[in-house]
Amino acid sequence: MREDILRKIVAVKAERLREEKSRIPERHWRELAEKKAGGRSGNFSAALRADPQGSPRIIAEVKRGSPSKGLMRPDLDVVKTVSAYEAGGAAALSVLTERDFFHARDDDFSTARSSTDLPLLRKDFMWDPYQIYQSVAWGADAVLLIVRILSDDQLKDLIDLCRELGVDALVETHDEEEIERAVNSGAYVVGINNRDLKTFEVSVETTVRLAGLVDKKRHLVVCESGIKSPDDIRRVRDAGVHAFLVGEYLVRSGDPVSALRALLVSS
Ligand SMILES: O=P(O)(O)OC[C@@H](O)[C@@H](O)c1c[nH]c2ccccc12
Repeated sequence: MREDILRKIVAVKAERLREEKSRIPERHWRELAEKKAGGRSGNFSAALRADPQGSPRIIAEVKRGSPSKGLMRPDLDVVKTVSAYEAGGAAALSVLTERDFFHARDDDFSTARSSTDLPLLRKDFMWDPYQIYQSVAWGADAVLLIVRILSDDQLKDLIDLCRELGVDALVETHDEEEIERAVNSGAYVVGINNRDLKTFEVSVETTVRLAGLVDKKRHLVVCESGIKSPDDIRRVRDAGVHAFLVGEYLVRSGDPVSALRALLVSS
């Protein structure tokens, strides 16, 4: 049995969080978040709602590396990447903020925020309201909530908090049971991660298989991970998903503007 990387990431993150909390109290972020609350309300989900005849909606990810691939782009320039994604036609952006396994730098999110007005997803491992307040204070339009690392009560409380603060939650699932838990906890935007965070195996068939379980009139569905070609998009589009989250393929391509455009004309 391979080691459960997710558990390891959460343990390291918990230590980081303890340290952060001792430096900056939750009150600091809460007050900032409450001032901003609602300012960017619904931007992210609105950007994912395509007209049925339109091109696919793509959330382009700023990703320096990952636990499975290591540091992919030590030279990644956030300002240039964001502007390429914008020029290529991304509907929204995702910025990884996890440092120890995904190699994010402390200022990646703020750099991205000051370089674009596109909706921004903060992509991290989150379970504590502290992290949600902080994300809103940073100017996030959406936060990632990974069902696998949350109890039902945590999930529900975090989704409610997001709603109160006017920030979208992308609620990430990987199997049937997690989809049910996401929907029952009040998720509106449901992500289906093609990558099994336990084993790193990736297959877009995961989305094809699971998207049918979500009522697309009541929820938005995002296909996440492992998209490497226009064919992948075509294959999954037929399953009725609203948007695609793409990282590695774009950051590794020498020309993210063209790579993104190629995905957008794929349907
Ligand atoms: O680089 P990819 O295979 O295109 O995947 C992007 C994104 O889906 C992936 O980074 C991701 C999906 N869910 C996550 C949760 C935590 C960290 C990262 C992720």
